[in-house]
Amino acid sequence: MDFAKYEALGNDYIVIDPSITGFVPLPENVRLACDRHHGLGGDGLLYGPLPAEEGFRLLTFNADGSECPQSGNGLRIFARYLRESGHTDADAFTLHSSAGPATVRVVDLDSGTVSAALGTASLDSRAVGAAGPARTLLREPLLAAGEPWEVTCVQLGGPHCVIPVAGRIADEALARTVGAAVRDHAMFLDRINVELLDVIDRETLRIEIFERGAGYTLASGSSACAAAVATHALGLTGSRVTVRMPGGEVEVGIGEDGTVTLTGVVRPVLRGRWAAGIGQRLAEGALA
Ligand SMILES: N[C@@H](CCC[C@H](N)C(=O)O)C(=O)O
Repeated sequence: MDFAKYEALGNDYIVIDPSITGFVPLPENVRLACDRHHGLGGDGLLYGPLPAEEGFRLLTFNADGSECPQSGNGLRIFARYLRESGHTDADAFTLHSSAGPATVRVVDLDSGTVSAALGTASLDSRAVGAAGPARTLLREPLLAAGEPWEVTCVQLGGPHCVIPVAGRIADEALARTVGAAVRDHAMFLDRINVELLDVIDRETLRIEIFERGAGYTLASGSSACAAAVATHALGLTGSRVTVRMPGGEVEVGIGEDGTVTLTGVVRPVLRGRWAAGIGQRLAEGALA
């Protein structure tokens, strides 16, 4: 086997396991693997397990080849892969990503329900990577795509910009237009993931997502968590919410210690081998 592919509500990831296959995780190789016409296709790529003092370590990449600190869906997908590939038989263990350690729990392998504790969130502009004076990014005015918005920004495994769109239809077209403008906005020094938000009630949110590094996606775990943190900070929701996304829904809980936990289903799609040519290309390239 050269690769495995999994999806979480349509947010799909390629899993490359260096213990069984050659692959040099260069940006151009990640882009080729994730290309939906010339490669396997995916919103991102998970590379691991890598050596760790305890638990397992992985690298997480977006489809454009950029490395991201942490993916909520990626962590849960990788946890299921590790169980199904025999790397572990534990129900709960630690995954180390660039954002730090996260405890994952295989709640029910048959249904594919896996949870991940993503750590604590910050609304501090310095944590989010927003230009300007240090401040809490709650209802921050932002002009993008020719319109004024009030955004709430969250750092949770990566930067997120949550935009309530009450009174408008938050659909794919709006997500692609506003998402691209906000993702690349000059205020955000390392780009940003964008969530258009509908608050259904105190226990239910709906979001449309435009990810940095992947564009429009059907689901995003960290985006769902960021939206839940933002609405909790705005006093619109409690500490447990259901987040509906085009690909399906997840549960998000915010603990008394601020730990944000994501729970939902992840599913295997396929395991396969690269054709000789592309396989050789992906295994080449000297890491800098
Ligand atoms: N889809 C992921 C988010 C991936 C990372 C994001 N694109 C970033 O660059 O921060 C998720 O499920 O969290």
